[in-house]
Order: sequence, then structure tokens, then C-alpha cells
Amino acid sequence: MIATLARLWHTVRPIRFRLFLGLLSALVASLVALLIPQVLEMVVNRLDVSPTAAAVWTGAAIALGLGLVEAALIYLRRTFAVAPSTSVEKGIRVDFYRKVQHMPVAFHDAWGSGQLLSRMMSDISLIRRWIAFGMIMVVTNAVTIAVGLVLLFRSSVLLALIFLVAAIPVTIIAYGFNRRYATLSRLSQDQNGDLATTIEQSVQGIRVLKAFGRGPTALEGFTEQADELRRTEVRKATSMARFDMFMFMLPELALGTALLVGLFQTAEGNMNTGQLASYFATATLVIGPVRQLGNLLGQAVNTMTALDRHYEVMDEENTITSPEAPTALTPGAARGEIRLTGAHFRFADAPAHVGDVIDGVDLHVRPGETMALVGVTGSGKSTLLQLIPRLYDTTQGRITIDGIDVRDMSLTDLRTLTAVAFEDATLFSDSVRSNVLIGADQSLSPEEAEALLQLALETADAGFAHDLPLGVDTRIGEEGMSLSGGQRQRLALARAIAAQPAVLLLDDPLSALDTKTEERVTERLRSVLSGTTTLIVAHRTSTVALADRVALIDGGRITAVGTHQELMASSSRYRYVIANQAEEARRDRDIETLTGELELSAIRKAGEEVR
Ligand SMILES: Nc1ncnc2c1ncn2[C@@H]1O[C@H](COP(=O)(O)OP(=O)(O)OP(=O)(O)O)[C@@H](O)[C@H]1O
Repeated sequence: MIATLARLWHTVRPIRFRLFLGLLSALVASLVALLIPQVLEMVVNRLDVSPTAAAVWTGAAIALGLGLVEAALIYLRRTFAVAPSTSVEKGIRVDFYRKVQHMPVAFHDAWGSGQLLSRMMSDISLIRRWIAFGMIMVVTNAVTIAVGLVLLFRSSVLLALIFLVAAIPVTIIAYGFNRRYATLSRLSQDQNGDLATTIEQSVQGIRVLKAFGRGPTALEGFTEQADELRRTEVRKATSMARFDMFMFMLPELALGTALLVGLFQTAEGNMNTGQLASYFATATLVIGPVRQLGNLLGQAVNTMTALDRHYEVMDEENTITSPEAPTALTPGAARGEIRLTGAHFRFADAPAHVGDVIDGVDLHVRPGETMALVGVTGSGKSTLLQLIPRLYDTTQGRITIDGIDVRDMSLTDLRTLTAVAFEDATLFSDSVRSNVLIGADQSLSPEEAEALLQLALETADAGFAHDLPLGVDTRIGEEGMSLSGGQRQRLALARAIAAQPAVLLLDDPLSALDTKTEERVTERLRSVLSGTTTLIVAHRTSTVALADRVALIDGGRITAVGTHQELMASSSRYRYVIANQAEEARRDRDIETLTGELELSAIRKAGEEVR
């Protein structure tokens, strides 16, 4: 807790002085407010002695003046604290985003996107509200209550004790309520997030749901989730209603009792009317901070939790970073010779009894060569590809490009040398042009960039982009025009080509294309990118046959390397894998003919589940 506070103190360093001014304004404002009842007491007592209009006017003018000063100070408090705290909030948010961006893929495997989103949005907002408001108000309210109590005791010890009897449970109830309410709020936020995810999934997978007649089941699931959220909202409202009841009932009861006792006391001459008036004015002023203090203490605990959650992400160690003294290289001059030596890899969450996913791979890919990676599903093809640009790091062994260990290169150089296209083509909500040129050399002139865009689109057989409503300036992605799976894949491939890498890593990027288009694209890739070393995960025999050589991967090991013809002749395992893939491709074609643009991979997955 102390360490967390110390870190927060460090974070607010640039605005500490303004926060101090905010605190000062708030303190003076509340002391000024507490002066008003004292003026009231004076006026009432003066009126008892000499009831003149002048006394009334003077008292009213002083109270009005004090009220104006208080209002001005409250304005100052907000000015001093709110604007700078939003800049601190922005800073924290940007740091968080930077951190998440820099973290390796393994971090994102481990952390759900919902978790990161809620830490990025809700937790950071909570921290900002505490910096701008909570921190200042907790001190101000504590001082107001302390001074207020002294004034109440000065008016009447007995009435002050009645006030205290109500104030203590109010603070305790408010504190407890805030803690419980925060838990419920977080639950409701999580459930809202889950509901949003369900809607997103059903909208994205609407065709699969319809094709399999799973709409009613999806609706049932959704209704159950919506009902859970409703129950949480009802619990929140009930809890709030109970809290409000106590918050108003206890102080009102105390003030009612105090009024009764106060009137007797005044009648018996134990206190004067001025004191009684000042007691009530002070008590009304102090009850607000009493109610708020419990809330603020609860908020403080919630903010500590939010800070801990925030620092938990910020403290995650980034294991994939550039070395301190990277080997100098010129990505443009690279030959693209890849060598894996005794490469091992296992996922951090893999159970102990399971062997390494990549289990001692030795592989040599010659400069400019196109090598196909072939293996049954789950044999480690995608994982192997991802080790080269260090999306994951080998747990043993080494990978070199042109003789330089990838760990000795700066990440920027390595990621310029390599480009990846995944089967699952992710496009951003932006124009086709921006999507394709995302990894292109930023120093190109507009004409060069345009020529590169054309070449990439042509090579990837993505000429359809010119026929979109605004051509290559058409907005695509989630908020833009929707494209078919095959179109998305071709743009993702064009993006990898436009990066002009020395090493092109293609993870089954043509799976959604028909066989003819795939063959055409593979041919073009070979002629346009003759100097580029290409490692391609392929399922179709046609693509495999076009590669210079093929590597067969089995259980995380390379078991055979050679041309397609050589392996067909020498390896029975290779013949088995290829025959299997041909069968799969035939089934895909049949389904495609039957259902048009259906999501093939989803259908396959659903089919596997049924089996
Ligand atoms: N992020 C991950 N965390 C844990 N295990 C994973 C992760 N990604 C893949 N695996 C596991 O690693 C193994 C190899 O997966 P990989 O995706 O490399 O296979 P693949 O040969 O590319 O399969 P496919 O042809 O089906 O794409 C599989 O058993 C898979 O379940």
C-alpha cells in the first residue's frame, strides 16, 4: 500500500503544486463556510438585545460576502485540480497503451482483451477521479468535520454528542456501502463486457449460426447473460436505495432529537437562541462531509485496487526486446538466409507432461528460396513461423538470418527484414491504401508508394480493390466496407509484399482462395519476389508443388526436406499428409459450392466439435 501510494505520488509529480493549491482552496472554502453559522449566531444574539434593521442587513451582507468567497474558492479548487489531473490521466493511459503495444504475443495470450480494456478505461478513470477530487476532498472533509465538531461542542456539548452518535454510523455505513457497490459495479461492467462480446461474436458469426440453425440456442445463451446483468443491476439499485435511506434517516433523526433537546435547553436557559441557530447551521454544513467521508474512504480503497491492477500490467516484464548493443545491419541489403539450429519452443501455459511444440528444429532456408512447410494440423507450423520475427522467442537453440542471431538484431531491423501474413487476415478500419502500405518504407515518395501499392495488389491478385466504391481509398475493416474472407486474405498478403522484406513468412494466407487463384498468386509471388526468401505454410498440393523445396514438420520436428517430387518418392509420411490435405481441400470445395461465402474454417471447427 505504501509502495503503491509512493508510485502514485511520483506519477502526480508534475502537478503536485497545482494539487496543493487546489487543496488550499478547498480548505479555505470549507472554513469560510463554517464561518457563516458563527455570523448567524452573532446576528441572532444581537437581535435579542437590539432588534434593528441595520443588524439584520449587516449580518446578511457578511453572510453573502462569505458565501461568494466560498463559491469563488470552490471554482478555484476545480480549476487547479481538474485540468491537470486529466493530463496525468492521459499520460497514464498513453503509458499503458505503449506498454501493451510493446509486450510480446505471449503476454496477449495470457491477458484477455476484456481485462486490458477494463484496466485501460475504468481503472484509469477511477485513478483520475481520485487524484482530482478524492485526494483533496478526503483532507478537506476531515478538517471540516474536526473544526465543525469543535464549533458544535462550543454551541452545546449535549447536542454535539447527539450529532456524533449519528455521524459515526453514517461514516461506517458509507464506507461499507462504497466497497460493496464498487464490487457490484465491477461485476456489472464485466457482465456488460461479456454481453458485448457475445453480440460481437454472434454478429460476426451470423452466417455460421444461421447455416447450422443455432440461432435459438444463441438467443437462449444471450437471454441468460442479459438476465444475469439485470439481476446485478437490481442488486445495485436495492443496495443504493438502502444506503440512501440510512444516509438521510440517521442525520434527520439526530437533528430532530437535537431540535427537541435544544429547545428544552434554550427554554431552561442553558443555551441562547444564537447558539441554537449556529448549532443547526453548522450541523447542516458538517453532515455533508460526514456522509462524503465514508464514501471517499471506500473510494480510496477502490482506487488502491485500481492502482494495483494498473501496476500489475505495467510491471509485466517484456521478454522480447532489442539487445543493448544490436548488430548493425542494412535490411535493404539482406540476402535472407534463414538457419534454425536446435530450436525449441513451448508455450508458458503448456502442461508439464506435454512435450515442446517446437522440439529441436534444424532447418536451412537458402537466400531467395521458396520453402513450403507441410504438416498435419497442430504439428507446429504456425508456431515455427512466428519464432523467426521473434513474435515468440525460442526457449532453446538459435535462429539466424544471414548468419546473425535474431536476438542480436534490433527489433526494428528484424521486423523490417521480415513480414508476415497470417491465415486470419486482420484489417484495420482504414482505407485499402493505408492497410496495404502499413509496413512499407515510410521514406518513399508518393509516386513510389503508389507504384508499390499497385505492384503489391497485382501480385496478391487483389485488383478487386480498384472496383470498390472509392477504389483504394475505400474504407474497409470493422467500420468500413465488409470484404469476403478471400479478399481480406489477399489484402493481407499485399500488405506483406508491400513491406518489401528480405524474408516473407506466409502462414497459410491463401486458404480462402479457390485453387486456381491460389496457383496464380503463388506463381506471381515466385516471379515478382524472386530475391525474397519465402517460408510458406501451405495446405494445397498445388502450392506445395510450386515451392523450391518442402519441409515436412511432424510433432514439432522437421522430419524430411526436399522437393515435392523427392518427398513424394521417399517419404510415406509425406504422402499421407499430402493425401489428407487433398481430401480436405476437396471437401472444402464441395462445401464452398454448396454454401457460397460461408466461413469454411468455422464450419470445419463446428464439424470437429460434432464429431
Ligand atoms: N497461444 C498458444 N498457447 C498455447 N498453446 C498453443 C498456442 N498456439 C498454439 N498452441 C498449440 O501449439 C500446437 C501447435 O500449434 P500451431 O498453430 O503451430 O500448429 P499448426 O501446425 O500451424 O496447425 P494448423 O495447421 O492447424 O494451423 C497446437 O497443439 C496448439 O494447440
